[in-house]
Amino acid sequence: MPKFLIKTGPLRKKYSLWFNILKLALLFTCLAFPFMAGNYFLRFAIILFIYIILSIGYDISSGYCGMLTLSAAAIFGVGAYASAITITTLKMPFLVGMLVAMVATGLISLLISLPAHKVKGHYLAMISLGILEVVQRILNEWSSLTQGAAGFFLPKWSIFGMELSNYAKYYVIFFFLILIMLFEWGLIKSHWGRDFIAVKDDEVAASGVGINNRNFKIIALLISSMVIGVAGSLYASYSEFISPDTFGFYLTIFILLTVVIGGTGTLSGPAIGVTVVMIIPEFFNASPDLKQIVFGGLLIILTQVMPDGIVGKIKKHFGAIEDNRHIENLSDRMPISFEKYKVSADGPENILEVKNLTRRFGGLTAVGNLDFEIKRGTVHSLIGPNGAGKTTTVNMITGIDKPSEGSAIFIGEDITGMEPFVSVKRGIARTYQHVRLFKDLRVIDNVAMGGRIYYTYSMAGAIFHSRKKRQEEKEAYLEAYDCLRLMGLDSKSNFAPGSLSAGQQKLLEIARALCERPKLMVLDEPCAGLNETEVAELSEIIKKIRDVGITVLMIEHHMSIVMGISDYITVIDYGKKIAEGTPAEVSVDPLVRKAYLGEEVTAC
Ligand SMILES: Nc1ncnc2c1ncn2[C@@H]1O[C@H](COP(=O)(O)OP(=O)(O)OP(=O)(O)O)[C@@H](O)[C@H]1O
Repeated sequence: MPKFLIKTGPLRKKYSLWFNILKLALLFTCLAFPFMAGNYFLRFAIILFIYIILSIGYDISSGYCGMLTLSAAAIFGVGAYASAITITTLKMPFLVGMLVAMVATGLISLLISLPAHKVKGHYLAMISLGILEVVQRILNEWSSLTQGAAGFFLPKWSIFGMELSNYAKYYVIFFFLILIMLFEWGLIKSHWGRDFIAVKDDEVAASGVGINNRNFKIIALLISSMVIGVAGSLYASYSEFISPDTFGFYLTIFILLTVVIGGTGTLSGPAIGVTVVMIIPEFFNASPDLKQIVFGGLLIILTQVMPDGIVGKIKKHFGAIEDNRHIENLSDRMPISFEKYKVSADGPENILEVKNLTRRFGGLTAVGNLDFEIKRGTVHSLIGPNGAGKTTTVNMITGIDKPSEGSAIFIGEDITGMEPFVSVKRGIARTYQHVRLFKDLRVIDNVAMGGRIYYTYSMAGAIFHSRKKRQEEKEAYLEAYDCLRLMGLDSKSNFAPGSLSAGQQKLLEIARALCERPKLMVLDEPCAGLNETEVAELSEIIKKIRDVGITVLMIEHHMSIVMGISDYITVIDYGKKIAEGTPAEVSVDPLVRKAYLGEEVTAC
């Protein structure tokens, strides 16, 4: 079963209608809530809103961008204290306090992101845990600034000189919650959101479509921390008293649970997660021991039954309803041909020149002093036995690996050591020996990622849904849809890539590469895992790509396709070039026959 279901036209409208009614009902309930609830529940709702903001912030870096950190409570604390000190000690207004909180938490995020691009997974978690500990120490020990363990008292919360009633506090915090939700929605429903998910899913592929992973991790952590800073500032002003023990390990685990239970990397996950994690224990207030047991038990069951969280589970049934609007009712779209991706024939005869390329891994020379040229508009195959150094060679050309010596010149420019996210902008696209798709993005999103280098709208444009954003998003999705049509995959647009067959996944990678509008397309074993019919289809597609002027550099073991469609072949063995020429020339070369068939080379 596909992870995402196709919901087209009327069905989407029907679901959207119900979802909109639900959202409106929720909005009115929240607006009317203070008039229906007593003081206890009002306070409960206010804390719930603050924690939702906190959880949204945390989810941006951990859920969407995949950086598991355990310092959210510390960042929340820094936001709260920065705001409290600005308001109380410096006698500044609340909004200035919030601004200072955002700056302070932003700075902390930079501290975390310094190692974040080098370390991942549990190493990053450990580093962030260290930051949690350091912040705890500072809050406790720097008494002259934070009042230490005794806690910090704030004056009554006022905005523009007006002291806020409990009702007013509720509405102010609710206002900020809506603001943060709209901000998150705008960000996530843009290429920025998809970029974060791509970085989480596969950094190599993300770099291959033009994403600078390091910068995106820094940006994600910065945004995440600043949102948490807003929550911290609201918490301090609302509580009128803060102390270090609030911002400890327990709160970090609480936040982690809210996103896991709600659904990591989802828009409504944090809100649902916080609500569940806060409400369930309320039913057991009379019996604290039972409360802990039931709560713990429910957590175990929920994470087992719904590994993707509550929203993840719901999404499986409803699909990504609103994302279909650009590709609905496109069956009458004009027929498309590869001509759309035609590359100008202007420029030097050789699109790529590889000179003395060498890669050593310790004592092993995987590629040694390799020279070859690729003529513009040809299919050039790089073949050789297993372990000959083919992938290492294309990794050096596309920037995934850096050569020990030698250079690669692409259309007259030295691209040696150029990172993939830069070389893709020069016109080099590639596919991978083992497919690298973004598993948490739909098929069409994966292809649209190929065209991300052409987006020009800013982050502000994304958040405010500028006209430019809407226009570019629409064009990008139509473009992605066309690429899928060329691969015969348009009916799979709304599926999860993991639900496609091996052959379809290979084609999906090619569709993504085509969407980059490349001048050179590097295909690493495109036929691996394909049956004969699929190989024949793929060979037709590659010929069409070549016929519109896109140069193809192909690594392939499947000799029928190599001999059938290559214009030129370079053969390597043990990292050295042993032969080159047309398929006819190479197939009779004694060194090639020896490398492939073990035939002896007879001396002339
Ligand atoms: N990161 C690495 N560290 C150490 N050795 C490596 C590394 N990458 C590749 N090698 C070695 O370099 C040699 C060439 O590997 P490479 O993957 O380029 O070969 P290949 O021709 O693509 O093989 P195949 O057709 O099996 O994919 C192999 O001996 C491999 O073990």
